[in-house]
Amino acid sequence: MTTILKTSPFTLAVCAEMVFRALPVLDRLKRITELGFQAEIWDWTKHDIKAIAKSGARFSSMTGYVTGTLADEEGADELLRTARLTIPVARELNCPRLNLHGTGLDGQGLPVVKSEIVTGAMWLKAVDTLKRIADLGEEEGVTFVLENLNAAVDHPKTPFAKAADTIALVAAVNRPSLKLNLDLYHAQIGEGNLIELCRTALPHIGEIQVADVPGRNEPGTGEINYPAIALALNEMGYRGTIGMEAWPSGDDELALSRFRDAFSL
Ligand SMILES: O=C(O)C(=O)CO
Repeated sequence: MTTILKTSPFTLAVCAEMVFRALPVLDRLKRITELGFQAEIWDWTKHDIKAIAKSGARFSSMTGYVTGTLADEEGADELLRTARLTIPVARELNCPRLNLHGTGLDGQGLPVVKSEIVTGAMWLKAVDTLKRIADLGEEEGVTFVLENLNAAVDHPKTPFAKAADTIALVAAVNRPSLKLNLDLYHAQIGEGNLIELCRTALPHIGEIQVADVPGRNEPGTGEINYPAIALALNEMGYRGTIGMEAWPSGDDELALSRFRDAFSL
């Protein structure tokens, strides 16, 4: 009998805040690394950075500490301030991407600015703020990635939440130090039509994140046909990172192996 081994053309990463949660973070990172994945971490102030820098884990992105908002002056200053504080930490962890949201999120993941109406002035200010962020990224050699969210389930009343909004903002800035974090879980809830969305977003993608809908569990547990998306991304020539930002539906190792299977060809 011939066994055909499937491999992934993508770099696979796993959010270390959502898997192996019974373990201390250093043990989680060890297991994620042993299984061959890179890791995403959230707010770095909650971690012992010196210890995790020595853990042997390879990091894909960091999310959560860079807060502030895009569309007003005070929020933009806060965004730049928190980004500047995060850059040395990213360097220590050799982490290439810092995640941003279209509006700041508070500790509960809810938007700091709640607005269902995004005015023309807000768009212009957001582009201006993102240009300042792109300047900083260029000076410091890091890439900022702007993530789409969904305003229907997880982040109500979030301005610039849709993937279409984040694509428009990143395209308007048009700099290599500002890319998209295209989150397909959020996009499925907000917009759907995922393969076409990947095609439109392709020139701007810095990273893709995945989970299934409903439930935000691992690929293969819901309505999204991730193997079809993996094939389409491969055909489009995407070779970047796919990060699983999902809660395991049961056993953690099984969740990671389902994720790897979905993105292996
Ligand atoms: O807050 C969320 O829902 C995220 O996807 C963060 O990356």
